[in-house]
Amino acid sequence: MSLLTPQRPVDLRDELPGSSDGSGLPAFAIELEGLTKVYAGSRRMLPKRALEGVDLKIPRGSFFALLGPNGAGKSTLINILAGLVVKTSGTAHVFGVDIDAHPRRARRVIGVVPQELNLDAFFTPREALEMQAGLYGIPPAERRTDEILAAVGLSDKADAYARSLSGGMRRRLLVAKALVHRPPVVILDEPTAGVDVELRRSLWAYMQELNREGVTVVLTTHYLEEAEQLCDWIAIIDKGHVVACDRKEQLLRQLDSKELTITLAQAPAVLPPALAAMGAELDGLGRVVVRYRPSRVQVGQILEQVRASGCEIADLATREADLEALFLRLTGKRPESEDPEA
Ligand SMILES: Nc1ncnc2c1ncn2[C@@H]1O[C@H](COP(=O)(O)OP(=O)(O)OP(=O)(O)O)[C@@H](O)[C@H]1O
Repeated sequence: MSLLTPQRPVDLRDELPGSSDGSGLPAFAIELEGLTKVYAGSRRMLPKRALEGVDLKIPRGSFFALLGPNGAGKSTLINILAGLVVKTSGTAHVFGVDIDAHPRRARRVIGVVPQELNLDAFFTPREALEMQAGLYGIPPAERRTDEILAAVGLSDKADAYARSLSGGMRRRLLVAKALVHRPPVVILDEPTAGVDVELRRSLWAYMQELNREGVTVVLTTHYLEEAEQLCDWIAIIDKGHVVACDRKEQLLRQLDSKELTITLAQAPAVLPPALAAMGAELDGLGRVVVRYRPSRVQVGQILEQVRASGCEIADLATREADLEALFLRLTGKRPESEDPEA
C-alpha cells in the first residue's frame, strides 16, 4: 500500500461552545452521562440491557481504546454516537454537541468506521466517496476524493466496483468514507479484525498522523497489544458498565504487579524450598519466576533471598504487568471470549 498522508481536521472553533484551555475547543471529544440502552425484547427474546448508566469522558486529542469482552456494549455505544441506535436514556455530547439537541451537527463532528463491511457493491470507491461528500453537503470544489483515495492506498482501484475489492480494500474504503468530511473525532469499531499485518500497520500509521494533527481517535479492538502500543487512554467496559477509564500508564500502575525472571547459574531440577516459600515458580526453561507488587517489595529484597538460599544468579529480567493482565483482572475474561449473558 502507498504511504499514507494525513489530511487536516475540520476547524470547528467558530461553531462550538467555549473550552477551558482558551482554544475555543471542548475539553472532551466525547462526554457521556448515564448512557443507557435497553434493546426491546420480542416473543423469543428478553429485553437486553446493553448499556447501564455509562459515564465516560474521552479527552480531546487522545488516542483512546474502548475495550471489553464480546457483547460488553462497545458497538452499541458507538452506534448511538453515530446516530444508528437510539439510546434509552442519558446524555451524549460529541465535540461539545448534544446528540439530541443537534443530531445533524453531532454527525458532522464524528466519522465512524463500522464493524460491518456494509458497502454498496455497485459503486466504485470514487462514487462512494463522492456520494458521501454529497450527503455531508460538501460542494464539489471542496471535495478531496483523490487525496483521500491516495491516503488509504486505493487510487488504483478508484474506478473498480466495490464488489471486486478484497476485504482489506473494503475496510480501507470504509475508513476513507468516514474521513470525507474531515471530522475532528474518528471512531473505529474493530477496524483490524481479520485484516493483514501490512494494512494494520499502515492504517495505524495514518491514524497516528491524524492524531498528531489534533484528531481524537477512538477504537475498539480485540488485539490488546495493539491498544497498548497505540493508545494513551484506555477504558474497559464490561456488561454495559465502564469498569476502568484512565491514562494507560496510570491504569497499568494501579495493577501493581511485576514479574522477575531469574536465570540461575545452575538450572535447578526442583525449586529450592526457600524460593517456593516466596511464591516463586520454575518456568519451562528452568528459570525462577517471581511475581511481586512493586509498591510493597523491592527487587533487591527478592534477590537477597535468592542468594541467601544458596543460588547463584546468572541473569535476570523484569516485566511490567500488561493490558491483558488488567483486562483479565477486571472482567475475568480474555478479550476475545464471549460474554455468557450476551
Ligand atoms: N439489535 C439488537 N437487539 C437486541 N440485542 C442486541 C442488539 N444489538 C446488540 N444486542 C445485545 O446487546 C449486548 C451488547 O452488544 P454489543 O454489540 O454492543 O457488544 P460489543 O461489546 O460491541 O460486542 P462485540 O465485541 O462482539 O462486537 C449484547 O448482549 C448483544 O447481544
